[in-house]
Amino acid sequence: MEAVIEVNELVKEYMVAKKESGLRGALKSLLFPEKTKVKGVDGISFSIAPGEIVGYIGPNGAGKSTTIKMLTGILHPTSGSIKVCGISPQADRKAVVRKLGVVFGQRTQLYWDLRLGESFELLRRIYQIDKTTYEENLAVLSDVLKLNEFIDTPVRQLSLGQRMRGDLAAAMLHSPEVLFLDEPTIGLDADAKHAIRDFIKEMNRNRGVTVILTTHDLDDVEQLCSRLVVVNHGKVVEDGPIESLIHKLTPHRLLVVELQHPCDDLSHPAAEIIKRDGLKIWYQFEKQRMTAAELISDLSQKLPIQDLSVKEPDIEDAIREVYKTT
Ligand SMILES: Nc1ncnc2c1ncn2[C@@H]1O[C@H](COP(=O)(O)OP(=O)(O)OP(=O)(O)O)[C@@H](O)[C@H]1O
Repeated sequence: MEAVIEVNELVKEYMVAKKESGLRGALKSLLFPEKTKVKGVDGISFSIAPGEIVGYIGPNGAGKSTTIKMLTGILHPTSGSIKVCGISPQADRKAVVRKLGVVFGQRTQLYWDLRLGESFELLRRIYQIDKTTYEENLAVLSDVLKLNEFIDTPVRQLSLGQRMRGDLAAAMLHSPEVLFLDEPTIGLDADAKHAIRDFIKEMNRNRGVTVILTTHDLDDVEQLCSRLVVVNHGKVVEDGPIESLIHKLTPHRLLVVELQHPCDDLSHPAAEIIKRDGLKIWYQFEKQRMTAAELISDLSQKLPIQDLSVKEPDIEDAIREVYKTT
């Protein structure tokens, strides 16, 4: 199947002012500014198939926004190539914009002084969406996102959750094939997050929309994404299905044991005690080396066990590992 998004050896260099320390240095930088190159994105390649929901994640400053800005044609790459639905955003930004819906959680594309419905109407004219498509889409979006409750409210009076629902609808009015979502649930309460995630799933399932999601919210990742592309220092450091990344990145499991009374010798040759809290002990062991059943059997022969539980590594553990090692 042909990729919806194809990124090859993408590089983006920024020129930044070199800062020197001390008063003399500050004065020198002011009078004779020197510039230096910083690579925001440093040779990124990936390919996304139609209908995928991909989490594009990484720590602060990893290069996520820079990538998204190049994919949407806002920024020009220093080198490398991008194809979105077969079109280069650099060569024909207008054509690419018609294929894309973009939502930046921290900003809005709605108009503060207009009512939500008027904002949509204005966007219809700007994007030249034909009236039938617009009306059909608005009816579906209003239904799924429950916009009718606040469609006549001025945008500046909307709650953050309502504003985000409005922004998602705005991004979908022109029936885009691809949706870029940058922190779509940031600052929202649990109910609003739930509504946004349901909407994303629905658009993906029923309309086949391909979604690229940038987020620091690992619940978003877990509930929405089947695949993760992890970036750090401008490079892709992991790319694959979530389950296999967890498996690959977290070779450990945890056994939490609660004792009936204190004991002197808690050790086990193949498990490390990583935490103790009163009668509770956390043993970390390698999945490859032994099973939880073997460890439990060994420990129960020498310790008076009251209770126990096994903790499987989750996406949070996997992400922590990858950020730690790159
Ligand atoms: N306009 C700019 N001028 C100079 N450097 C920039 C500019 N924009 C980004 N950078 C640098 O490029 C790198 C990547 O930044 P980018 O904003 O893409 O990261 P990010 O992964 O989106 O981070 P965050 O999660 O904090 O939004 C950082 O080192 C950043 O300081």
